[in-house]
Amino acid sequence: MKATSPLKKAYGRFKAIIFATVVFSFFSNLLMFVGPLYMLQVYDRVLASRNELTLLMISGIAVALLVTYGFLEFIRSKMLVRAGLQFDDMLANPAFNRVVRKQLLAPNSGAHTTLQDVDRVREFLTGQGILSFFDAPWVPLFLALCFLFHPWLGWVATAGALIIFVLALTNEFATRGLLQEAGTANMGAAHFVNTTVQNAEVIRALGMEKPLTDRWLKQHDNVLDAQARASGRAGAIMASTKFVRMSLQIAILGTGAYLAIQQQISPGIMIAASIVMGRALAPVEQAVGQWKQFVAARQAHKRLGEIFDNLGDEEQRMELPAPKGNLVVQNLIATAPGGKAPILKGISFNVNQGEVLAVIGPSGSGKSTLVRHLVGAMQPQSGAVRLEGTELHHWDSNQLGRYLGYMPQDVKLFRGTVSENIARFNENVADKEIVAAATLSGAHEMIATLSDGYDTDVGDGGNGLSGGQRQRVGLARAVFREPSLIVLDEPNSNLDAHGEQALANCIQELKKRGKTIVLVTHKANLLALSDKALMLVNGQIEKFGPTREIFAQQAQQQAQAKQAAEKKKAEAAAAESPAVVSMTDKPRA
Ligand SMILES: Nc1ncnc2c1ncn2[C@@H]1O[C@H](COP(=O)(O)OP(=O)(O)OP(=O)(O)O)[C@@H](O)[C@H]1O
Repeated sequence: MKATSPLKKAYGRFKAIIFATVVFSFFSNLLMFVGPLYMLQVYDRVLASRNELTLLMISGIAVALLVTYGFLEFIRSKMLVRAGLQFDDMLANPAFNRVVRKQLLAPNSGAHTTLQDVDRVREFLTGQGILSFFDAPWVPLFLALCFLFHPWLGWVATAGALIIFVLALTNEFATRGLLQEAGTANMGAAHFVNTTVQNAEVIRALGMEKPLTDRWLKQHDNVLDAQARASGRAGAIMASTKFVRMSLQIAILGTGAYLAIQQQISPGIMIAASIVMGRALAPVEQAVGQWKQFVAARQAHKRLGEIFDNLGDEEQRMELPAPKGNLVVQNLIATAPGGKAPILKGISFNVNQGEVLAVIGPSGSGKSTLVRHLVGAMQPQSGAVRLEGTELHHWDSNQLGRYLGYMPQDVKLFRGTVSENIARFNENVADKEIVAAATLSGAHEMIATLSDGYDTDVGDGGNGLSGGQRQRVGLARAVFREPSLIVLDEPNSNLDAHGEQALANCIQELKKRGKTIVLVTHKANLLALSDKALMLVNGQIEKFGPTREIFAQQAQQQAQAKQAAEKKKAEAAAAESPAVVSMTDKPRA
């Protein structure tokens, strides 16, 4: 049986509150009759009899009922606010989880907008928009009252409600497509800006502002164009609605006055009918006014439905015993997210606990793709990556994270302090654990030189630190609580000699402590620390085995190749020399 998605559960919880709100709406709508009824009594009873006591009494009753009305309205909106908080509470966690997973599966799809979609739906469900929809079912009641006053008044009010409703529908059909187009274009443009400004340095240094602005403006113009067309149509319809609304007031008062002249109704009924019709039209008008928000919320709801349907809840996994660090990769085939051509084409190897594996190979051969699979950041298209015999995606991802250390090629830190980053933002971490990780990675002294030491704010993405400093904090984060498997992708690319030495010491120390290490590197001093080496070429294993053997083999092959080249050169020279001799020996004519 398919599990109910968190979105459906959240809507389900909302249903009970909606039901309660509908009940409240019933009473508060009933109390809306107070105004017209009071008016009726004043006109027809008090003014006719000139009885001040009656006026006082009915005024007292009206005020009491209006206080009740205000109270009910207050409770109704409070309930919706509470429902909104609950809705958010139920969805915030799962939505964040979907953002991370969608980002891994489709990095360019603007996954972060999912959280905005949750806000959009919540705001609609708990705002004025939904209230006007709750009030809509009471429209017939107000119309019925108009009919009770006089059938003609009933017909005028009904015709008015219908015209306004038809205008709302026209608005919907005229603007739906355009608003959708504008919404999609807006998301694309916002995503473009977000990703582009992150490279502000390059934009300024390479003078790319103009071409990039032009590109953004094109997308922005599409948004404005669609919005302007939608607003143009909606504006015309809104203007018609206002005209109809005012004309209806005249129509109902005019009809009432005529009926009063004919003595079919009292002047009190004429005024009361005008108020009642106003009440009947209000929710319809409000719904028209809320249409844009409704459409936006509906689109957000659709997108949320898709993401929650496509990415179900992650299965609750059993807590497994801590892995020792034995890694097995079996026939791993991998493609880029959304891509078809394989980047890794059937990779198999194993690394045992306490071993250091060096991954080498030319640029673009698939080294980073391989190590991303080793830490579960990418899922194999086929084949398996097993830690302690269990496939990575069978581990609970939070549990697995505790046993993995990973340092990507381009280290990004998270906004927070150095110590928070090292502690992976876990709370209740003892200071000594953070210092231990920094000491193990050799970053402790470097951190002490920062303006606020461990409390230094690293800035967005760690931009407040230099590339080398970022890399060293990244290494401390990777070795925090000494995971069983540590994967380092070009860990020395930004390091100075001191940093490189610290890295080499760290690797040696981790190895001593029985940790498994996979590192992508070409540096001879790090290669010398490895037990095994794996050479990737074009997504396939060219060589795999003990590092010494691989390099001995390589040295032998290079020596053979050199010998062969020298031999070829000598042969070529020998072949050329008789010709030279024969030319020089050629007798002059
Ligand atoms: N997200 C992606 N979308 C499409 N192709 C990708 C993606 N990531 C990697 N590739 C492709 O996969 C291949 C391997 O990339 P990868 O980054 O794994 O190589 P690498 O060996 O680590 O290179 P380098 O040494 O330059 O870091 C490259 O051809 C690259 O273009």
